[in-house]
Amino acid sequence: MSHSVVDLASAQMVNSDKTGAIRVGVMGFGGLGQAAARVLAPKREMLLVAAVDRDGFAYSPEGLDPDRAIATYRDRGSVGHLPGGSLSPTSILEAIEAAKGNVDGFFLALPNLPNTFMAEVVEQIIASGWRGVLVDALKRTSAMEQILALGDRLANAGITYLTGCGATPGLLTAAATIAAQSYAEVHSVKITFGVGIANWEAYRATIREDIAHMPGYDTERARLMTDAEVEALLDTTNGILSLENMEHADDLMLELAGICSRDRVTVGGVVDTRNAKKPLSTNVQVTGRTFEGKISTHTFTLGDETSMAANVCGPAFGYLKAGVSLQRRGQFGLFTAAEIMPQFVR
Ligand SMILES: NC(=O)c1ccc[n+]([C@@H]2O[C@H](COP(=O)([O-])OP(=O)(O)OC[C@H]3O[C@@H](n4cnc5c(N)ncnc54)[C@H](O)[C@@H]3O)[C@@H](O)[C@H]2O)c1
Repeated sequence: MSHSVVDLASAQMVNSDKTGAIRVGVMGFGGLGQAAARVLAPKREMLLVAAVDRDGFAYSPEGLDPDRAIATYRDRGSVGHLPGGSLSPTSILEAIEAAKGNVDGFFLALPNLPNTFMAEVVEQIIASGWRGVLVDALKRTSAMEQILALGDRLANAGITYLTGCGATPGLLTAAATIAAQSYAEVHSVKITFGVGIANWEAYRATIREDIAHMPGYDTERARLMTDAEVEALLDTTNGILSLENMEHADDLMLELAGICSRDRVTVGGVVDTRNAKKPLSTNVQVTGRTFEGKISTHTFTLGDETSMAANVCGPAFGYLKAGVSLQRRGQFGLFTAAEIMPQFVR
């Protein structure tokens, strides 16, 4: 039996000592980036050493204090004001330079507005010469297609990239992949999500990107909306966004994994921007035919108490850990969350 480098490293760790931990950075320090800092705080196997926002970045080899980073971002507008931080209009590029040899992997928690933004950032990272693991929580099929087109360049750059590693796509796509194993043929995958957040400003990009799926809207229109316009729109719906037939990369990921053609995958949901309680239980239903000719449906339902942040950041770091295992075995290039099993981060 072989042990991965990560397992050996963690076996040498003592409780609460993060020596040998995977050194992680978060790009984007909004709703998800801040939640990521809190998720990582009690982990022994991962240490948050870098955070990047629009106006600056912070790097600390000893690890960033989540409370201090969040308070600094809230009160002063950027983590660049932290000790070891730096303010810059090209924060991503500067953070990547500082990360060379110092950061093993980044969670990309950036807004994908415009719809080409993430792919442009990834191209910049490839050009920088940094090597390591990248994990995204991209949602749109057309956005993921741009990342897939970078696969060879990522491989040549020595980057291990895992795409679609949030909740959906991500956790639910992976669950659908496992559920499909009971069937000889998969007929449909139906993802329905419920999200409850107390106020939309905590997740500005998420909410703008959701609005972009509404009739009459697209990513460009949503990107250009002022906060007051978002607020006015939410006033007309009592804070609720009901979304159907969304362009979601779960379809592409399940097609690439050979599970079913993308037209058999549907994604929709309800987002309540004024109540932390989920308006409905997030679930994925996978219907298929068994080898005995029976038609059946497997359903995987998330607990209502789990927040969007828990269901995005948990998988993102589980996939980042899996990415580090791949990277240390010399496996570079692009993988989706439907083809790699996430590894639980202790
Ligand atoms: N797959 C999933 O299940 C899932 C679920 C929720 C959100 N998401 C995605 O996560 C992403 C982040 O969402 P959020 O609501 O946390 O965002 P947010 O608006 O709360 O935060 C965005 C952060 O990115 C930073 N940023 C913006 N432009 C930047 C730039 N040019 N350079 C550096 N930093 C920059 C901002 O300063 C901010 O800190 C969105 O794209 C959203 O769609 C995915």
